Amino acid sequence: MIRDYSDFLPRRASDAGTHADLSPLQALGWQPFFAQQISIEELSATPPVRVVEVHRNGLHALGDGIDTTLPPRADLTVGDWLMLDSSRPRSSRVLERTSLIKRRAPGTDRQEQLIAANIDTAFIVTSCNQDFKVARLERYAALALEARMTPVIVVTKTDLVTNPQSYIDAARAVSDMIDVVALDARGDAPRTELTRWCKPGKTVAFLGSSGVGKSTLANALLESQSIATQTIREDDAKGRHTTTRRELHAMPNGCLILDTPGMRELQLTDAAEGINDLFSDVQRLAARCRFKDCQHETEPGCAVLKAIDEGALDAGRLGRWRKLMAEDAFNSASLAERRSRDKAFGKMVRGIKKLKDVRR
Ligand SMILES: Nc1nc2c(ncn2[C@@H]2O[C@H](COP(=O)(O)OP(=O)(O)OP(=O)(O)O)[C@@H](O)[C@H]2O)c(=O)[nH]1
Ligand SMILES: [Zn+2]
Repeated sequence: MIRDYSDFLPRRASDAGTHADLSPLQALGWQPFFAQQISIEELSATPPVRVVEVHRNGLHALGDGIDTTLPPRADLTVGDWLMLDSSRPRSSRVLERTSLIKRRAPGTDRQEQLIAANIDTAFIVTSCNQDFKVARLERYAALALEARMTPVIVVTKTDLVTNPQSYIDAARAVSDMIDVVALDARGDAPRTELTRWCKPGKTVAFLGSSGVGKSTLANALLESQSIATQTIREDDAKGRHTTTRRELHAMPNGCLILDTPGMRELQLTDAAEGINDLFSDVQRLAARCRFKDCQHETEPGCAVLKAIDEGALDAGRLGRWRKLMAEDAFNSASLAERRSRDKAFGKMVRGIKKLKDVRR
C-alpha cells in the first residue's frame, strides 16, 4: 500500500514561516539532548530516526532522507528516537528520552504499556459535559508530571454550556502550576490559544477520553482536516473511539503533534513523584503534622485535618490523593514483583541451558 505522507512532512519553507530555519532532523523534533548521546562515528554508521507512527505491523520511522518501517518492539513507542542499524534494525539503539508516558495496561497481567516518548507539552483535554471529572484531570496531570512533560489543561465545548466558568474554576483547582485554557475547539480559538506551546521543533500531545475533541484540536493546529472526527453519543457524551492509531503530524510551523486514541482506563504506575508534585499542597501541609508518619486520619496535631476543618483544603482532594497513591503503590509493587519473577525465571532458564551445555 502506498501512503501519502505529505501531510506528515512539513510544508515548504515559504509557507511555513519560522520553520525555514529547521534542519530535516529538527523538523522531526531533534534536540541537543539527543545529539549529546551519540558520537560522530555512531552518527555516520547508524543515522537517527524517529518513530512517527505505531501500527500493528510495525513502527514507521523517519530521518534525514530516511522513510522506513521497523518490526514492532515492546520497548519502543511513538516519538522515540533510535540510531538506525539497517543491517540489524531490531538492535537499533534507543536514545534516552526527555519524557515517557506509560500506564499499566488494562487487563489482569499488570504489564507496563508505553504510550508516547519525547513529548514536551501534554494537552490534557476534557469537555464541559459528563466527561469533566476532577479526579480524571488529576490522574492525567500526575502522569504528565511524572513523565516530565509540561501539562496544560484544555477544556473544550465551552459553546455548549451557559456557564463555562464553573468548569474553568474546577480545572484551575487541580494545580496552581498548571495552565488552563477553555475554548470551542472547532473555530480559530485553538490556533490563538494553544500556539504558545507549539514551537518549531517541539512535540506536543493531546491526551484525554474519546470524544473530547483531541482530533478537532489537532486538525485546527495542523490547518487541515486530515484526522477523522466523529460525533459523540448524545445520552452519555461518550466518544466513539475514532482515533485508533498513535501518529505524529507536523504543523505548518514545524511543531509536531501527537493525537492519541482516547484511553478507557488510565492506571498509574511508578508515578509517586508525579502524584506528589501535583498534590504539593497536601505535601506541604503534611510536612507540618506533629508526627512524621501521620496518616492524617485521627492523629493529634495533624496539619492536614486542621486545613480541612478550616476550609483551606478540600476533603475530596485529600481522598483522591490517597486513592492515587494507593493505586500507584499497588501497581508499582506488582510490577516490581513481576520484574523480579521474570529475572528469577530467566536465571533458572540460563541455569538449565548451562547444565545442558555441560552435559553435551
Ligand atoms: N460544540 C462543540 N463540539 C466539539 C468541540 N470539540 C469537539 N467537538 C465535537 O465533538 C466530537 C468528537 O470530537 P473528536 O475531535 O473526534 O474527539 P476525540 O477526542 O479526538 O475522540 P477519539 O478520536 O474518539 O479519541 C466531534 O463531533 C467534534 O466536532 C467543541 O469545542 N464544541
Ligand atoms: Zn497529619
